[in-house]
Amino acid sequence: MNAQELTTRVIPDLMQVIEKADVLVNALPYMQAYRNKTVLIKFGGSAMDDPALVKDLMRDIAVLEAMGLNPVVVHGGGKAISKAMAESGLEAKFVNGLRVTTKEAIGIVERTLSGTINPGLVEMLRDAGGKGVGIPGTEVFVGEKIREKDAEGNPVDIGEVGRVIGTLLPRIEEALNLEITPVISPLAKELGTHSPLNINADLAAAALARELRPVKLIYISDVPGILRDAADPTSLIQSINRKQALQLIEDGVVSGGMIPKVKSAVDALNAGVRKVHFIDGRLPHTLLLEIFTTEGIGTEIVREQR
Ligand SMILES: Nc1ncnc2c1ncn2[C@@H]1O[C@H](COP(=O)(O)OP(=O)(O)O)[C@@H](O)[C@H]1O
Ligand SMILES: CC(=O)N[C@@H](CCC(=O)OP(=O)(O)O)C(=O)O
Repeated sequence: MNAQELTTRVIPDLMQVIEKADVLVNALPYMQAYRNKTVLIKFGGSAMDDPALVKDLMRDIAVLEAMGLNPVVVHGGGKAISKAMAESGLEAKFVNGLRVTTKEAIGIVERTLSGTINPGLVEMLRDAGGKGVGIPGTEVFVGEKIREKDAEGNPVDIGEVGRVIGTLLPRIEEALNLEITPVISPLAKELGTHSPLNINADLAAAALARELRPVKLIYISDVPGILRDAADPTSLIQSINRKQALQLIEDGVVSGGMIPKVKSAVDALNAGVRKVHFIDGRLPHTLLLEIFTTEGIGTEIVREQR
């Protein structure tokens, strides 16, 4: 009896077990390439609807840790903020994709992001056997207020909303040295006043990418990737370069919440990050498929195309 017959006749389930081992072997080149490397993950609020999927995603981050990668998470929570505001009788308003954040609203924003979502994600990571530490963005990012203009070019006051002008790395570096995954909320401390500012999470992730220079910056959202037609999930764009990505904004193909992501991606690539990916948080094991398979999934934006 040869080995094949032995496995199929004597121990029929063994073939399936062997296939599982193959999966690990196929992942070997990626484990070797990414060992001790930083992977920056931006986890969008739009992908946080299903608690079971969020839990799975945090478990996959625990897998990355166990394989020797250094994940860093910046999370969003736009949907949860809008809900919390509505519960307090406040209407959610956006100007150019940024939430108008009054003095009354910034408290809700901070409580939702740093007080609820952030510790919730850290707890799920720890429950999965991972090691996570929550770091409020106010301890990482220094910001200044953004002055926005309306469609006619008139200045509009969007309140306590900022852009990142400085990044403090010590708490993140300390966590990474201890092989603990930093989980960071998108807020900043305003230069001078030290008041909290609301930062779009895509922009916060890009600001951190400029400093950390991860091997990959991965945006997890609720779409398969960048689509040629936002209403058609089969129109996925697999790979584009920086110029093509910006052209998609010019052409109106990329709109709404995808605009800050694509702009941030290009910023991060300009700063030296090699690849930025857009993947679907609704897909089980989305992160592992992206990092450990040759095909990857979703859309990648690269500096130059091969
Ligand atoms: N070309 C495009 N491809 C994919 N999604 C797009 C595109 N243009 C606009 N979008 C929108 O961008 C949204 C993702 O942005 P957003 O809702 O801000 O997510 P997140 O909470 O993950 O930051 C998608 O749900 C989709 O409606
Ligand atoms: C200024 C601004 O718009 N801040 C965002 C911060 C959260 C965020 O960006 O969450 P997502 O990644 O889920 O969109 C907001 O208040 O919604």
